[in-house]
Amino acid sequence: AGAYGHVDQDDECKPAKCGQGPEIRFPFWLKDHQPDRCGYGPGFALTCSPTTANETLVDIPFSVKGVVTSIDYLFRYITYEFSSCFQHQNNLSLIFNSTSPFLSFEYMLYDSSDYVQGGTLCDYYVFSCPSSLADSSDYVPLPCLSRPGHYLMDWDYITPNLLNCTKMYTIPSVPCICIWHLPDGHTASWDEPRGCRECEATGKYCRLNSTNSSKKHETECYDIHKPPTAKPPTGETKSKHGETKSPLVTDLVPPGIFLFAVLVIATYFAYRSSYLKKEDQVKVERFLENYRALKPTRYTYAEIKKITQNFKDKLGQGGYGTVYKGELSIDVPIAAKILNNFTGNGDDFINEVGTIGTIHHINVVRLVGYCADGYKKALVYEYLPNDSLDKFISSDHKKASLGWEKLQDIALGIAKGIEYLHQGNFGNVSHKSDVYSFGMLLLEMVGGRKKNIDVREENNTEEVYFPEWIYNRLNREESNDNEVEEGGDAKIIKKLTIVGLWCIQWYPGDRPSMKTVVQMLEGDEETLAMPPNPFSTTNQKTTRGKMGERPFSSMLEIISESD
Ligand SMILES: Nc1ncnc2c1ncn2[C@@H]1O[C@H](COP(=O)(O)OP(=O)(O)OP(=O)(O)O)[C@@H](O)[C@H]1O
Repeated sequence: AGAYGHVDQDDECKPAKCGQGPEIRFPFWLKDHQPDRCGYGPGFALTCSPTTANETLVDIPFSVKGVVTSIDYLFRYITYEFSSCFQHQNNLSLIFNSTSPFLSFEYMLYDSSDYVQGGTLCDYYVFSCPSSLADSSDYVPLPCLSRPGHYLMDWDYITPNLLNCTKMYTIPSVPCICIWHLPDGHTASWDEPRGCRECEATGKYCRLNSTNSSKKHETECYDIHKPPTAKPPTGETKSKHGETKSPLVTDLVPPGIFLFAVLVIATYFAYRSSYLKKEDQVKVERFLENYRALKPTRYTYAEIKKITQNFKDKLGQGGYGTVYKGELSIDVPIAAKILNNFTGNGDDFINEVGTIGTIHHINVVRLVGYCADGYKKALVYEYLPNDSLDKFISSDHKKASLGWEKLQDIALGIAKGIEYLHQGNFGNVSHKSDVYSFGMLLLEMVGGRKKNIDVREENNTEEVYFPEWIYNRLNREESNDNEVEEGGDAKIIKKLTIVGLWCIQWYPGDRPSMKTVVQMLEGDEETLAMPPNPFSTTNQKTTRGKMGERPFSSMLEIISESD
């Protein structure tokens, strides 16, 4: 009672609070005010501060108390601050011994999932560092735990700067997500016991199954408005002789019993309709949760680890970082790009979050979130399931499986996406370099990843630069590729090649705008003029003179030199 709210028999595990603190519900429980079946064992026990009952406290071994600042039931982590210092400063490994409540969460995680196969054990290191490092966001000092200059690091915090530090201790094989240190407190995560997610998804609560002592770690769903043992009426009653009677046979039933039966039936239908309403509500809540997840959200690094299941599923490697698959919730898969620590000064990150984060375009991947947690940065994108175009371009077999019509559609989609970005002038967009890159992409689509082509048999030259070779070939009005089929495909290939060659013109001013590129790709290949030699730095004026200021069909716009 008091600060914790009324607790009666049926509502014994009802969510509780200490003052304005975070909601306390399964797997956490309020020790001294709730039976232990309300939580998932002693490791999850919380208490309200004894004097004011305003603070939510968690027991940390060897510390006096941790003050809980938040509990995130969706991403399943708890953050807390220390109210006083650890007592055993010289034996750090004791933090991780088996009596730790947080480690007991993690044992559960390890029992019930395959994370352990994913190799999620980390070594933690404690370093003594020069005090000049103290201000660096790269290092997370251990509050209360260390003497000045002692830092706790996990394996991926090790940076060249640490060469100035002396290693004090190694705490081996700690589950990576077991304890996570953030500048503003400590975070521990847990994995829910099996079955609890389903309870919450249907608007119910979760608790330990107290009726089966052999399965004491099993959970059950319950509804605080309805004791789990109550059964809906069947619509029929039995007389003491055993024959079945309809409740409508009122003349044979005493009026009190009839009234009671009517009440039970009415209650049942009222309950059923409120239950169905609740289910609808849960559906709406889930939709809103997913919808919220589709707006760029800031995540902590611990959340990114959780979302990607500790970086279990690598999708690929790019110039700026490594990309992992993850899930925001059951229905929302994402791709998280963990940015390299040492590339860039932050401008690219700001540009990406500030621009792509506000963009909704069918041809531009959506940014659903980002992480800037100290120097750890990540970008969270919607997951694109159809594999990278790169893989299709580099394999003739895969390319053939797509077909040239599809490749043309893809090229047009990309061009429209870039054109959209150019028109809105989102952030720092380098128009002419983008056009050049797009042109190279088109030529790669035509010729595969090969930059050079072996043309020994043709003219005794060992290798020539592919774009140059294809330009010369096109210029001689030859067919552009031996493997190319006649007909529609040949036309598409010729179109992609001509547009590509226009885009890679030596002088940026000679390159078309993306708007023009889109028009060219949408138009007929026969209306396209042959581009000047992209590799000549001397033909700029002559070409322009020869072709006038309209390099393409008369329908297309003029590109000004200053563009
Ligand atoms: N949203 C996504 N959905 C699915 N897979 C993705 C997604 N984003 C990236 N990937 C995968 O990760 C790989 C690396 O992507 P990333 O964007 O980092 O590199 P990139 O395309 O080479 O470009 P850059 O490093 O220049 O930005 C891609 O090739 C792709 O396989």
